[in-house]
Amino acid sequence: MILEVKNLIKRYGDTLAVDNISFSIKEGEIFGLLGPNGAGKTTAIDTVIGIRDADKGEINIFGKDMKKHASEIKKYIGIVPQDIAIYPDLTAYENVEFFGRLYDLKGSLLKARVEEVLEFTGLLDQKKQFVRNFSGGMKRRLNIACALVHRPKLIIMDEPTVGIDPQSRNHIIESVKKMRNEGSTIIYTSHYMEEVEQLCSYIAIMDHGKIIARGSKEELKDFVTVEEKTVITLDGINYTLVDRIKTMDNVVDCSVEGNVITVISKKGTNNLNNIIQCIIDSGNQIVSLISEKPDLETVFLTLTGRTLRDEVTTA
Ligand SMILES: Nc1ncnc2c1ncn2[C@@H]1O[C@H](COP(=O)(O)OP(=O)(O)OP(=O)(O)O)[C@@H](O)[C@H]1O
Repeated sequence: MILEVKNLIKRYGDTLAVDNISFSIKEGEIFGLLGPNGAGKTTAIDTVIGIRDADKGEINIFGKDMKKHASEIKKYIGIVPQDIAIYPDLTAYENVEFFGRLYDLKGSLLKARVEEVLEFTGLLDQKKQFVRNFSGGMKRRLNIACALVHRPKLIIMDEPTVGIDPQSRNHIIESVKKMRNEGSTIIYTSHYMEEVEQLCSYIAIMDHGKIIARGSKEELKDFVTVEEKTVITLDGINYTLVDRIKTMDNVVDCSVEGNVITVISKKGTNNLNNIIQCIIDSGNQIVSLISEKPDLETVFLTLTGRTLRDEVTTA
């Protein structure tokens, strides 16, 4: 294991931000910490890497006790903080160079590494530009470059795509995929379930300071009891058809709005063919059909009765 956390607790006054969590991360794993705003993800990460002191718990990184060997362990960790930590009055190159020097890189090795990470984050052409003129997305990418310059063994990315343009977001997602394919070990926190679903090999879902579920995305989807949602637009609604669908085997719910029927089927039943056959038999024409499998959003909803997104928009 690259990292092992046992019974971690962190309070801010009366707020129990991290409530007795345990988790471990294997080498080469992209470990996703998914949860709504305020779930405790940043506090968990900050406590693990020693930015904040834990109230209780054991943290071992690279097989060593973090409390006793913090400065040695930190040399091999790359942190991409949620709040961008770069210098606006330096150029992109100078920023990365600065962080490289903090890790004792010098001379031609430093120069090569700076160029390498600027290239990796798509900023090599802008290396001489002052960061104050950068877009939010470019600043986030530079933040990543600074965290990677010393080739860390463990990379921690805290909400690296918050508040940026789609192009930079895609760039970051593709960079993480590239790192994954090269065997990097990454902790990736996010409240965007699509990102976590796409990138992470193992996922822990946090809510109110606790890890409420964990596993691969396939394992997490086992929590969901409803499998398929099929949304069908017809040329006209025939209520006999609706009644027929409602009484079909494995149909959990069937609702109608205008000419659109939404059918929810039980998990693992692959009901799509039966639904289509029922519509054809009734003489209706299908105008369009969308069939969705459950995602991590559905898992969160099943576990908490709330959506990740609602939490985000009301935060
Ligand atoms: N410095 C602080 N002082 C007091 N309370 C804090 C502090 N930082 C966070 N909290 C509280 O601790 C809880 C967990 O917050 P945290 O930022 O760790 O969550 P998060 O999942 O990372 O959310 P976000 O994505 O919004 O950062 C929240 O209730 C938050 O209000």
